[in-house]
Order: sequence, then C-alpha cells, then structure tokens
Amino acid sequence: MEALDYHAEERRKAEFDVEEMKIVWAGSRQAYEISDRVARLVASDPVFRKDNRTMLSRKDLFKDTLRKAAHAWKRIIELRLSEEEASKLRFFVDQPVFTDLHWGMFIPAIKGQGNEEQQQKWLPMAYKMQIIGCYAQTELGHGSNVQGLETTATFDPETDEFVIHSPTLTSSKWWPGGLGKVSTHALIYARLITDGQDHGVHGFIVQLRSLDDHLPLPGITVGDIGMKFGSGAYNSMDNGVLRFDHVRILRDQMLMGVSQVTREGKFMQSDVPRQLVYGTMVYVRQKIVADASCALSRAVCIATRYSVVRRQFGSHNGGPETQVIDYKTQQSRLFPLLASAYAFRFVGEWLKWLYTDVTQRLQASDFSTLPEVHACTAGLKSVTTSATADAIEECRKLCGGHGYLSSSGLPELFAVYVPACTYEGDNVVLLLQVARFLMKTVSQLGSGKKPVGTIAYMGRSEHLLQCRCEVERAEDWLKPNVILEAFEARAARMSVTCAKNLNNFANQEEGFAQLATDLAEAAVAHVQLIIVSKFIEKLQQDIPGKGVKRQLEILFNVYALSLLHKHLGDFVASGCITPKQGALANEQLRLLYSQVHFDNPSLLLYMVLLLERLLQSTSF
Ligand SMILES: CC/C=C\C/C=C\C/C=C\C/C=C\C/C=C\C/C=C\CCC(=O)SCCNC(=O)CCNC(=O)[C@H](O)C(C)(C)COP(=O)(O)OP(=O)(O)OC[C@H]1O[C@@H](n2cnc3c(N)ncnc32)[C@H](O)[C@@H]1OP(=O)(O)O
Ligand SMILES: Cc1cc2nc3c(=O)[nH]c(=O)nc-3n(C[C@H](O)[C@H](O)[C@H](O)COP(=O)(O)OP(=O)(O)OC[C@H]3O[C@@H](n4cnc5c(N)ncnc54)[C@H](O)[C@@H]3O)c2cc1C
Repeated sequence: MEALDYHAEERRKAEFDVEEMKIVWAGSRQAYEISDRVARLVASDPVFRKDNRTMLSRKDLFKDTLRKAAHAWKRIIELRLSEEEASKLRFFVDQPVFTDLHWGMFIPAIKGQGNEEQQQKWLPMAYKMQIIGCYAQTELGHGSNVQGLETTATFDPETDEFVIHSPTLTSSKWWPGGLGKVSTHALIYARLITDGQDHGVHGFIVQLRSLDDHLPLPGITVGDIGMKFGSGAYNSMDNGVLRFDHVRILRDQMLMGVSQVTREGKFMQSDVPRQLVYGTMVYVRQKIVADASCALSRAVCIATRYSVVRRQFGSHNGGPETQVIDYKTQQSRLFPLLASAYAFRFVGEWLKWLYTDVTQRLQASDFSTLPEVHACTAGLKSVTTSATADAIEECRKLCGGHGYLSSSGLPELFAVYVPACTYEGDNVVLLLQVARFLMKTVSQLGSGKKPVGTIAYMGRSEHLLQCRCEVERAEDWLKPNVILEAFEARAARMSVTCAKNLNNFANQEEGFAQLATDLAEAAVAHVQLIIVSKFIEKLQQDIPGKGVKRQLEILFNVYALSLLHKHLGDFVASGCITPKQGALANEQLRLLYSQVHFDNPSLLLYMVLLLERLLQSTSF
C-alpha cells in the first residue's frame, strides 16, 4: 500500500464528522471559511513557497522575507482583505518578519498607551506603512527586569524636548525584532527624568532612520545582532541593537495615555494603574497563547501522519508490519499532544474573550480584573509555550530519524517556536508573577473579599483542603466533575501550602526567593486547572456534527488524565488522590487511547504543504 492509501484508510475509520470538527477548531463556520480560503491563496502563490528556506544564506533568507512581506501587503490591498483575513494570510506565510512587530506591538502600544492626539498623529502613517515601527524594550543588561532598564529620557524644559541617551553599554537596546535593518521608528522604553527626578520606565516614539535614504539619524547607532538558533527559522527577523547619543525628540513623543509631562516639566500620573505601561505585553501574551495550538497542531499533524504510514516489526507470514501508531508507547506520547492542541485552542479562545472584556472595562475605568488578566495571560503564555516547545521536540522523536531531516518540517518549526518560551517574558519569571497573585489571593481569604473568576475555587478552599476523591473504578475518572475537583484540590492545596511556608520567613521577599521552585509549581497547577476547566466549559456548549462532541470528550479525558499521570507526585503528595486512584487514572488513560480517532482535520493545508515539501525534496 502507498503512503496516501494508508492515510485514506485511517481517514475512513474516523467516527466523527470531519467538516464539523474543522469548524470547532476554527471557532466558527465563518472563521473556518476564511482560514480555508486564505490557506489556498497562500499555497497556490509561488512567491510564498517555503520549501527552500532552510538552504538559503542569511542574506538571501532576509531578502526572501522582505519580498514575501511586500507581496503579502500588495495582496492584502489588491484583494481588500479584512483585518482577520490579513492576519490569516500572514499566519500561513509562516515566516517571522518585521511586520509582526509593527502590527503586533508598535501599533497596539500607540493605541493602548497614546492619548487621542498621539493616536491621530501616528496611527494613520503606521497603518499605511509610511513609517515602520518596532518595540524596543529589552536591553543588553535587562530583559525580564523591566524596572531595571537604563536608557534615559530626560526632559529639557528650555527646548520642550526629551533627550534620549544610552548611558552604559548594558543600556543598549538588544533584541527588538524589525530594528536591525528595517524600522524607521521605534517605541522605546526609557527612564523618565524630570527636574532630576526618576519616574520609572515609560514609552517614547523615536525616529531612527531617515524616511528619504533610510540611513540612521544623528546620534543613533543601530544594527543587526546576528545569527540565531537553527537554519532558516527566526533568522528571517532582523533582531537589532540600538544606542542613543543624546537624541532629542519632541515632548509629545512620550506616550501620554498613562502619565504626562507638562510644558513646564511637571510629571503627572493619570488616574489609571501604572501597570498599563505594560499593556502591550499583556496583549501579545494573549496572542501567543492563541498561536500555541497552531504550532502544536502542525507538529502533531506531521507526527500522526508519519505514525500511520510508518511500519516496523510484527510481520506475520510475510504480511504487513505493524503501523507504529498502534504501539501503546507511541499513542501515550502522541495522543496527549493531540489533546493538548485542542485544550490550548479552547483556552486561547477564552483568553481572547477575557482580553476583550478587560479592554472594555478599562475604557469604563474599571481596573478590577487587571491583576487576574495579567496572571492569566502570563501563566497561560508560560504553560502553553513550554508544553508546545517540548511537544514539537517529542514529535520529532516520534518520527524517528526522518524527524531530524529539515524536510520533515519539524526542526525548523522547533527552532522558530522555541524562543516563545523566552520572548514576551521568560516562562519561569512569568510563573512567579502568577505565584505572587496566588499568594495575595490566599492571604486575603479570611478578609471577606470573595475570589471571583479563575480564582473562584479558592473561595471553596475549606472544602478543597479536606475533600477526598471518590474514584473507585477506572471509569469514574471519565466524569468531568471528578477531574475538576481533583485539579481544584491540587491547585488550592499547593498554593495554601506555599502560603503557610512563606509565613515561616520573617522577610516575605526572602521567603519568596527561597520557595520559588514550589511557588512556580503551584502556579503551573493553577494554570493547568484553568485549561482543564475551560475545556469542560467548551464541552458544555452545543457542539453539532456526528461524533464530534464524543471525540472531544475523549480528548478532554486524555488531556486531563495524562496531566494527572505526569504530575501524579503533586496529586498524591497533596493528598488529593491515593496512589491506587492514580493507578486507576492510568488504566483509564490506556483504554482511552484506543478510542482516539486521529483524522486531525485542523491543518489540512499544512499536510498538503508538507507533502509538497517532501516531493520537492531530493532526500525523499
Ligand atoms: C503572525 C503574526 C502576523 C502579523 C502580526 C500581527 C499581529 C501579531 C500579534 C501578535 C504577535 C504574536 C506573536 C508575537 C510573535 C513574536 C513576538 C516577538 C517578539 C516578542 C517581543 C518581546 O519580547 S517584547 C519584551 C517583552 N519583555 C518582557 O516580557 C519582560 C518581562 N518582564 C515583565 O513583564 C515585568 O517586569 C514583570 C512581570 C517581571 C514584573 O516584574 P516586577 O514585579 O518587578 O515589576 P513591577 O514592580 O514593575 O510590577 C509590580 C506590580 O505590577 C504587576 N504587573 C506586572 N506586569 C503587569 C502587567 N503586564 N499587567 C498588569 N500588572 C502587571 C505585578 O504583578 C505587580 O503587582 P503587585 O500587585 O504584586 O504589586
Ligand atoms: C527571538 C526573540 C525575539 C525578541 N524580540 C524582542 C522585541 O521585539 N523587543 C524586545 O524588547 N525584546 C525582545 N526580546 C527580548 C525578550 O523579551 C527577553 O529576552 C525576555 O524578556 C527574557 O529576558 P532576558 O533575556 O533578560 O532573560 P533573563 O531574565 O536574563 O533570564 C535568564 C535566566 O534567568 C532566570 N531568571 C531571571 N529572573 C529571574 C527571577 N526573578 N527569578 C527566577 N529566575 C529568574 C530566567 O528564568 C532564565 O532562566 C526577544 C527575545 C528573543 C529571544
């Protein structure tokens, strides 16, 4: 049998309505149709070909990226694509490019932190790409510790200007994407100084290069920071270095939505939390969570197709060998990743809703949900990107030696994806932010302030700290309420234990530093609970299509029970379940594997692209 026949054979076995599953994945029929149409558009356009990019030199790769970006922009205008369609087109072009930062951070930062006048001045030029901007926050010396940034913006009342300066080598901006070669402007973060007083980090728009000849303006030193991990991959991006030598900008180039400096040089804080200066990071973290399921489903798709075609051992009387997908070990490594793709998809949808909700609240001066939104975006960004990066590597191994070939698509996918664990906040640093939020929640438990939203379960901590799991047989683990309570109890107990242990330290900060590992694990437990609970909420919705809901229920159980198996130590040590119940969960998991149908419809386009890539490659 040929490879395609094996695929067809497996597809025939699918016991669910594939078309309806595609819609569940996309979020709506309209979203699916847009995705499908744009995918075909990109796949059929030779400018967007991607089979050769790992073989290009950095210079040629960069030129190829610029060509694609310009062509994408041309197509967006010619076809009058909507914002959603344009964003899909960039997604399927699938090559990191300076426009990601222009559209993804520069513009959102002006929208989120600029006042009305500033938005009117800068956004039309940015929308037409008459200016191209990047987001220059990180410095050589400080990335995670934003309050430690050293670049200064000193107000000069005589000229009504800010003087932007890099006082030390470590204050050089280092990493911003789009900075190295392309950007004409940067949104830079610098310490605001008025009348000798330091007011902390604020955002400023600075022009870097001439709009006539693209040369750096006086006082600006700028360049590309060089090759990054892997061939192709993130090397299509011009991550850059930037230094300022007393560069003068007008006062109104400080983003004044959160704080202002008056003509007299008086610093004024608006009636909004100063953390709104970090708002663009919250926005992008939410986007990164939505993107995790896309990267993960690509990897799972490749590994699944391979596992169906690949046969090793087990031939009887000259018959076919065993498909590797039929090995329980292959299933136990692959199916939880397939289930995770769906789990991340649904939690990503929910996070998008949460972000829209907080944006509307902020407009109405309601800041009450900001800490929760920060904790959710930070925690979910951390957990989903770490899991996805690990999963891509696991998928490579699931494809045996062939997974190591560039033409499998997996090495490049890994190389391009893995910095997501670092950019937009190192994943451990972000987990510790979640832990701070959890410790604050626990400390307020007796105060009469009722926890709501994703921490509502903490309000039932009295019950959760002493409840006993009632599982007696393997199939008891199929009940969503049993799973949910086990995850709630584990998260509550881990947080409460950390809070108790913190009280043993006279100095809370010292305690936080000493207990950081436990705190990060408590944060993971909390975030996994959010993902599990959002999957359950999704299953409570009306999901049409023969067998679709059933298949999603199986995937939910696989996701939750594989997590339970992986973190069995936490569940047992915190007394939420007994070792015997843990063994029953594992038994149920094994039974579930034979019910998974792996007609993964989510990325048909990628399958086609992969096949094309395989056919064009000399090595296959
Ligand atoms: C395919 C795309 C196509 C086209 C493009 C179109 C669209 C694309 C859209 C999106 C892009 C999608 C993907 C992006 C792809 C690539 C991304 C590429 C590059 C990434 C760019 C970057 O990396 S930018 C730099 C990011 N840097 C960081 O993330 C730094 C991490 N550090 C921090 O965030 C903070 O310093 C901190 C969180 C560690 C805070 O530390 P600390 O506590 O010391 O700080 P403070 O004293 O300042 O804070 C005290 C209190 O404030 C709370 N807090 C902190 N942060 C926030 C926040 N963001 N919101 C709300 N509240 C916050 C903190 O919890 C403290 O609260 P207390 O109550 O305890 O006081
Ligand atoms: C591909 C890529 C693109 C990027 N694009 C941009 C961009 O466009 N604009 C921009 O401004 N920046 C950008 N960055 C920078 C990025 O945001 C930072 O690298 C990131 O925030 C991590 O900061 P850091 O490099 O200072 O790491 P560090 O903080 O130095 O981390 C090093 C190690 O220290 C640990 N650590 C640090 N602090 C703590 C703590 N308090 N407790 C426990 N452990 C800790 C971390 O967990 C990590 O293991 C990009 C980075 C990459 C890799």
